Amino acid sequence: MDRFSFRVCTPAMEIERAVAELRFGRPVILESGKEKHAVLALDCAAPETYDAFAAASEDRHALFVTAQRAHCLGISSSLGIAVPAEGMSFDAAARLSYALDAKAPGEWREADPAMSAAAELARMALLLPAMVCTEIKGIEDRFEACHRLDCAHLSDTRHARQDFTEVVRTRVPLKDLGDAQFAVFRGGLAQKDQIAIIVGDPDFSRPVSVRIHSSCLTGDLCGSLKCDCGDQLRNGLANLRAAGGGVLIYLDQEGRGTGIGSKMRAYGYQHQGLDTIDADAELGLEPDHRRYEAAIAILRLLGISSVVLHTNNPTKIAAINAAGIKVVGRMPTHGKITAENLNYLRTKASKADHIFDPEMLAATK
Ligand SMILES: Nc1nc2c(ncn2[C@@H]2O[C@H](COP(=O)(O)OP(=O)(O)OP(=O)(O)O)[C@@H](O)[C@H]2O)c(=O)[nH]1
Ligand SMILES: [Zn+2]
Repeated sequence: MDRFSFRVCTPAMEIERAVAELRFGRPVILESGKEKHAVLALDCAAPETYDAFAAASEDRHALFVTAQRAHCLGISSSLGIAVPAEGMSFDAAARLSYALDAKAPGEWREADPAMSAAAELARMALLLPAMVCTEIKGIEDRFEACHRLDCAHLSDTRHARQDFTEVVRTRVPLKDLGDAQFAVFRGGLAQKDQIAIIVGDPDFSRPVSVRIHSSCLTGDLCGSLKCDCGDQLRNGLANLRAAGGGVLIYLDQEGRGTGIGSKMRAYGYQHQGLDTIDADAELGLEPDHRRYEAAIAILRLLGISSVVLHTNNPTKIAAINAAGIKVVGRMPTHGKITAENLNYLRTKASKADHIFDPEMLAATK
């Protein structure tokens, strides 16, 4: 093989390039066999780009919204719906995609798989999954400069998602906890860095106390009272120390994997009375977009094969067990209940099956 050939571009690279294009507000061409669709993420598109896209499609473009958003509009669908967007302004498209007071469209059809693939790409880009789409047969030259992505790559991400390497491990002294080791792992689809904080000196050949924590900028960093994440992070580390040592994996998956922009939009709807899950649905999002391949890869790279998981979330337990890492026990991890986070906790218990101890359940009735 030519040592200096950089001709190979993996599916993960192709996906990440497409993700970057969407975030720059540019269309991407999704190819599936002979079918080719240009797709544009409304969340990042400037009104002028939307208008240019509509003109390039000769006003035959459609607006895709997910099944969750369609449900909020009173429409039941399995893959989401495509709404003919002839004559639809940018503002009208945005209203139909995200606004609380939007009315159901007069005309719509069940979406093609290519459109839900486009929404999947938007979610990877941490954008709201409302997409402007058009078939480009006969008008391909108008989208010549756009990045092309084979849809098959999107269903071929399993290997890339769990491909991580440890890049560095170093000592960090923590307030009230003493020294911890911060190990940085790089990889996954987006080649992002994920962190494992090793507290104390746990024996990895025995069941290890592990907390898998999802990033929450508002709670972890700023002490937001709207959730219990900050408390869970600090109590979680203290609990690991009390358990004789353990590992906290800090996953970069803000807003249950939806990103800080979507999370703040959802907060806006929560201020109008919606709970966390209904607010996300109005934005076209599922209740939880998190994935645990990174955590599983990190546990394996650390040589951990059985854990006591510090969590109240049954989905995390199921994900770790399904990957062949034994969950031999569970340790609850709570924060302080406040007037501001009470509804958030109630929703976790009633809609996401989070396990709370009886005392806490009584407090959240
Ligand atoms: N979409 C969305 N995400 C939120 C909201 N509030 C907090 N989050 C995110 O939720 C994640 C924490 O998830 P939780 O469901 O609170 O708890 P968990 O991690 O599943 O469960 P535990 O292991 O028991 O803590 C973090 O990524 C937060 O950024 C919200 O209102 N909307
Ligand atoms: Zn939080």
